[in-house]
Amino acid sequence: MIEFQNVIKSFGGPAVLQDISLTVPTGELVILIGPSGCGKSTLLRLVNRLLEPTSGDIRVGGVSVLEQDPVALRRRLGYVIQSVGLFPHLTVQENVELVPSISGVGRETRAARALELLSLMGLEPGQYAGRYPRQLSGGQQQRVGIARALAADPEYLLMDEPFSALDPITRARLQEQFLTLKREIGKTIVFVTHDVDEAVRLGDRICVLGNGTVQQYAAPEEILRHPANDFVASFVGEGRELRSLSLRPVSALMRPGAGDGQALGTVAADLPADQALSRLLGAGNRTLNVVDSGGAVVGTLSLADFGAA
Ligand SMILES: Nc1ncnc2c1ncn2[C@@H]1O[C@H](COP(=O)(O)OP(=O)(O)OP(=O)(O)O)[C@@H](O)[C@H]1O
Repeated sequence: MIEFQNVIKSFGGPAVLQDISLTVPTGELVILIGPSGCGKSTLLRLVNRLLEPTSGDIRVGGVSVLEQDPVALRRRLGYVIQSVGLFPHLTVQENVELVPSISGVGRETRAARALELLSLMGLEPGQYAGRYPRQLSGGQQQRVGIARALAADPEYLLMDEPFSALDPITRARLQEQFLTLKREIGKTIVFVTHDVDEAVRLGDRICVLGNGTVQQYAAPEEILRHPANDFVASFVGEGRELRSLSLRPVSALMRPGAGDGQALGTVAADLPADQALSRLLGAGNRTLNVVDSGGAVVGTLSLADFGAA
């Protein structure tokens, strides 16, 4: 668990962060999002003591970071940033093994772990382990950066816009891999982004920061469906109804009951509702029969059902 308690941070002028209190529960991925310059990265850097708060406290695992040795603290906190910072003269595998080798992990153990992490990140070790960073694409370098952070087996991960330099397709693929990985490793993660879609896709909870304070801290669906104020509503933007549908299964909107003999086709009950909507749009006043995982029809879905969403 990471707790921010009445955190104020000023760089000399007006406070960038004003009285931030926030708890990141163990095992969850919390997104920090907000307009450029609102203090997201600052908040993250207060956790690993790259910055110190002007007042207030940050507690990691119940202990104030200010009472912890910064080096020992940083060993518990993996840190992934946008510019990956791989060492150019070390191979991919050597980069991933770097921290474990400094902390005295045996050669075989750390090599096995490095190769496992590379596979997990979708980088076939036989092909990539011996390459140098300059022989990788930007997206591959990012993945090595994440593998390197995980190799040290930190209890927590701090991620500052780790995917933002990537093209949309690579980015979506990495997000998918990261979600799978997250389920497997179960770490506590604080993740900075300014991309609402990324926040909704990855976050267990989203903290919207603005004007130095927490504007809303809630699950993605809650933020999209019930923005706490105008600031949050305008920040999550016009696409929020659609984004909200991407978080809801067809079964949440369907009309339960028998199927329609004239139906346009069938749709799985657990499919995200926005995908069903795209099939219904342009199909006139038609319906889809909703089927469960065994293929049995459990209801129907038409455009009218979205009106009530
Ligand atoms: N070391 C520093 N010295 C002085 N001012 C700083 C320092 N670091 C950050 N700031 C200022 O604090 C504010 C918040 O910066 P921060 O990088 O945390 O914002 P951010 O929300 O992460 O922005 P972005 O989305 O653009 O990366 C900015 O106005 C920035 O100029």
